[in-house]
Amino acid sequence: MQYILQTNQLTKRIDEKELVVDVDLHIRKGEIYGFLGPNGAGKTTVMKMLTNLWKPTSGTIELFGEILTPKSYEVLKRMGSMIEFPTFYDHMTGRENLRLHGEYMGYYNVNSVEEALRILDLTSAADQPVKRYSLGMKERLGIARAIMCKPELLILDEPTNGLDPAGMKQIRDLLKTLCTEYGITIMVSSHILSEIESIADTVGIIHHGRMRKEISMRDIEESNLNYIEVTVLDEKRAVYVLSEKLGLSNFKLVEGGTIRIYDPEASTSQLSKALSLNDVEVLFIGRNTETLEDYFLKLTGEVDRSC
Ligand SMILES: Nc1ncnc2c1ncn2[C@@H]1O[C@H](COP(=O)(O)OP(=O)(O)OP(=O)(O)O)[C@@H](O)[C@H]1O
Repeated sequence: MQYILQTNQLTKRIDEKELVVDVDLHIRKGEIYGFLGPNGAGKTTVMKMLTNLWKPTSGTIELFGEILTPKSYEVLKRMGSMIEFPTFYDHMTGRENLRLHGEYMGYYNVNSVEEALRILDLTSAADQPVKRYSLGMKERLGIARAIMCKPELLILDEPTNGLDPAGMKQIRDLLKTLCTEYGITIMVSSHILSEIESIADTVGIIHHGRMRKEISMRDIEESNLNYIEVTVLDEKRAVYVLSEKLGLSNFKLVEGGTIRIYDPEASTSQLSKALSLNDVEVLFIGRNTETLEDYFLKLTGEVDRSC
């Protein structure tokens, strides 16, 4: 089994409205999968279907090698989730909330509650009523609740939403620990690029309900996103030299006489020499790499760097 979770043309319509259309996503065991998209893109809708809270209009979900149906109780036990902001009994303590949840779900034992509290760094606050918890503590309590069943896969919908930078970092560090030390595969959604960029192994970018791109961070770092940027006085002539004299096609005009060349074989010395020999004055030439931000922008036309 290559993927522990994958979807095939997953679609959700409510009345006439298309919330999510033909989404194919693929999550490998042991990775952190960042599910990235602007507000309203369809992240929560997909996650609700993955966790059986919503029934897809069409398409399939394969979880641990089995097609998910409303009766897939056994495979669903192997997954923990936190969809949207977690709610609790505010007058009860953190520990009591976890205990109650465990009892209700049928997997309560003292150790699982204490371990979840410890991992999420909530032991010292465990006897306080949840109404005294900060937003970040509530998010962490929500994750503690989701890992009590010792899941192999954890699905988290915007767990850093509304947190300050320190709270966000705490959650990011925690997700890395859950993945590397506890071997939990994690799917985490966010509309904030930097949240995903720093922890994910793979990103899926969704926009207007459609998956725009699924790509590993390694591929983003290593492959076709490296380019040579050249700024010239005579852009038209430069394009002529690149295409007609050098036979290049994989380049694009950016703005103000700047051209990006994506050919892995091209070198800055070869390009500047060829341009100069053909009377194109080069003002700047250098190598650069597109970041996930460039990528995200290109695919969605918007970017949120709010932290
Ligand atoms: N119950 C519903 N009925 C009709 N439309 C809905 C319903 N729930 C969500 N939507 C719409 O579906 C689209 C996708 O919403 P969704 O909550 O999945 O996006 P999201 O990417 O999670 O965004 P956000 O980060 O803002 O929660 C939005 O246009 C939203 O208004």
